[in-house]
Amino acid sequence: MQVPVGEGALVCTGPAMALPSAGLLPGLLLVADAVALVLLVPLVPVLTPLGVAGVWLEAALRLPVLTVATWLLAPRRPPGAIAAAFTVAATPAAFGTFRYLLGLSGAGPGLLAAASPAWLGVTHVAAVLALLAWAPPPVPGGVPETPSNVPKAPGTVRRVLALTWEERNVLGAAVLCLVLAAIGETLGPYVTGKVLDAIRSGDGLTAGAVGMVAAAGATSVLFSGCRGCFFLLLKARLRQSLSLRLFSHLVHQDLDFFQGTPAAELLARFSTEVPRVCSAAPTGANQLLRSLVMALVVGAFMVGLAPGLALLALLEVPLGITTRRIQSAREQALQRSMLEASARTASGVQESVGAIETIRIFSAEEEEEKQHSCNLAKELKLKEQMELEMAFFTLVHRMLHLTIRVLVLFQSHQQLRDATITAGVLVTFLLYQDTVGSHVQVLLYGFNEFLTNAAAGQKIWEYLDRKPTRDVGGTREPPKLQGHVTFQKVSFTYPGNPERPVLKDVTFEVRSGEVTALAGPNGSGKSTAVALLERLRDPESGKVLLDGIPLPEYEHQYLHRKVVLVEQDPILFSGTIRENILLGLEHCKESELQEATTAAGAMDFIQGLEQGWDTEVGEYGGRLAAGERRRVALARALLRRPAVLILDEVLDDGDEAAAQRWVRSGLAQTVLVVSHRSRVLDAADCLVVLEHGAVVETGTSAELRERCGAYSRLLLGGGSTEAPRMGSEEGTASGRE
Ligand SMILES: Nc1ncnc2c1ncn2[C@@H]1O[C@H](COP(=O)(O)OP(=O)(O)OP(=O)(O)O)[C@@H](O)[C@H]1O
Repeated sequence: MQVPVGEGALVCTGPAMALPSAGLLPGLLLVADAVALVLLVPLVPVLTPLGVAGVWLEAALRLPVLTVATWLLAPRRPPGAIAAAFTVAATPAAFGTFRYLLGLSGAGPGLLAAASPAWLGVTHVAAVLALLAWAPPPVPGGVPETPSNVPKAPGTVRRVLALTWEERNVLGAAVLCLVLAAIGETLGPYVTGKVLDAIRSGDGLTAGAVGMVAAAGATSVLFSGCRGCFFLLLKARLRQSLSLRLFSHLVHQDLDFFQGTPAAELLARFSTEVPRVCSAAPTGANQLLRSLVMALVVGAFMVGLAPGLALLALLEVPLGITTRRIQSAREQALQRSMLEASARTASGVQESVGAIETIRIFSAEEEEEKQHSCNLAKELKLKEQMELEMAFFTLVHRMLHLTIRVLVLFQSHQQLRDATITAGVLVTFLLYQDTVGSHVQVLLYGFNEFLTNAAAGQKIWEYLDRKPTRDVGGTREPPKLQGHVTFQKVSFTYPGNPERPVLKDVTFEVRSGEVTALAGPNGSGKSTAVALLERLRDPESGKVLLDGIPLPEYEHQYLHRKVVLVEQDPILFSGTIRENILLGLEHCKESELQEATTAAGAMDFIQGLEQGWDTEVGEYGGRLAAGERRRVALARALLRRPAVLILDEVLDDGDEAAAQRWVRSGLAQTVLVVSHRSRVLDAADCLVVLEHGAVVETGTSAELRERCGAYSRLLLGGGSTEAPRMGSEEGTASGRE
């Protein structure tokens, strides 16, 4: 069940079911821990002399008891139960170790089993706080949830890494260059120092020494450049591969997917999200690897110089990771909201531009402006929130750094007084602390950026996980087809409106060598029947047969070559008229092209154009009139000599004899005409009349007129409870003839 939260956001109530068990967990762990500690009391004399090892041994002994306790919550055990048990067990041991390494005395227990019961409470509160900080907090305003019919995409990071791994050759080359450049960079100061030492010892500036400095510099410069090149190449290749994969996957989706997903939203996935996802791993690897190596090496030096101080200074790392993790979770959620909001804005703009004529006609400019400004305001609000949170977390990080620095200075002051370190060691240590600090910052920022970029791909993976429901595995490709179509008890309901069946037990035939017309009032299901015959959709029950064979058994491309649909407002591709008619049949004979074009009635207007066959039709054929576009589309269809030609509101008055001519001349074997024009309907060999998604009459025009039933009512434009038919006057006139 889903309940709406805010605008457009849906939150599943499912996870709420986990809340009682999540709430029980802390109490259960507390009781289990108390029991474990009572059991451990006899071991206190054995564990105490072991010091830190004893503390960890105690933790190891408590852990199984805590873990077993979490099983009591099965089958509704919360996902983080084991992590919680581990955190509770390890907290006092980690604290004890830290205290020991810093040489602090007095505060806190050694063994928890030997301490006062209050320490048990402190331990559990600390563990709960740590777990709460680690859990990703919710985003105010809500991230739009993925609709329930779209599969969720788990493991965005794993999938980004898997995608990157496919380009492992380029990645390997980039990483190799990165390592070589880092070696060159590290060796530079080292060999410079050696040269200085050589000069000071009186050996002078030898060619070998200069050569070493130059070689280190050249290695660094050369491989830094190559590293950049390879990472850029990696990004470009990933982008190409992911775009192609996404596109190939999308074009095979069901029509309902496209009807439910605005084009601009899909465009945003390609233009914004694909580049972000593809830059995640290359940029991450480029930044992170170098900083990781440097942080580890310098960190090791710090530990070698002053272990106690190093431990205190390096405390910044886990604390930084924790705050960064919280920041990252919020940033990712906000980022997703931001991407959704941008896609919505883009979709709104596209819709407005596409429907500009309608907007003008209804003078709806102001409403559109308001809607756009509302979308922009939502985006701006999210952006402001992102910036505010960024500023807040930057402040937290700086405060953390400052606090640790003050603690280190305080502690070093003690150690200086105790003479455990010298002033020189302290200076070196502080310099190292700055270096390691900057690399840790790069690591944290870089990792955060990597996660955010990887998370931007969530929708992409969701689309890639989406499987089309249509079966396109047919293999039949008979050399010849009669073009005999049978609808056998076909029922169909649109998934978007499951309450309302559009076709109900529809049975009729379209015989080979004939022109059959599908008639009926608006909304009676004619175009839906055509969509089933064209296999744009599949029936819910019943079968559509072509020459006695169910459509899914035909090979997908073969079927679409043999069953060709021309719609009332066909879409042409950018290019010339010739290219549009040929479309994939570039090697056909000129005579065939001329014949199809003449038969479609397109020859006259093409010859009248200044550029003739080479006239550019513009985007979607927008430079041609609607009637001209139809004729070009008709010529394109006839050139293919289809077994079944479907004409959905294509024939004008005066064209009614054309379909018969095409059948007789063999340009099409069977023609199915959908029309509201009485002259076109009357010219058909056979008529099938639909009403409310059911076949109510079949026969010739003369038979149906004589029957004075649904067909006659249709021609008169009355008698139907459905929407009135357009052009009824014309039908009436014709009926009177
Ligand atoms: N994608 C869709 N999702 C949900 N319902 C749809 C969809 N397309 C069409 N319908 C509904 O199916 C019914 C039949 O539509 P269809 O387009 O097949 O009728 P038609 O007879 O071709 O109408 P017209 O003569 O106006 O073209 C209509 O009530 C329509 O609202």
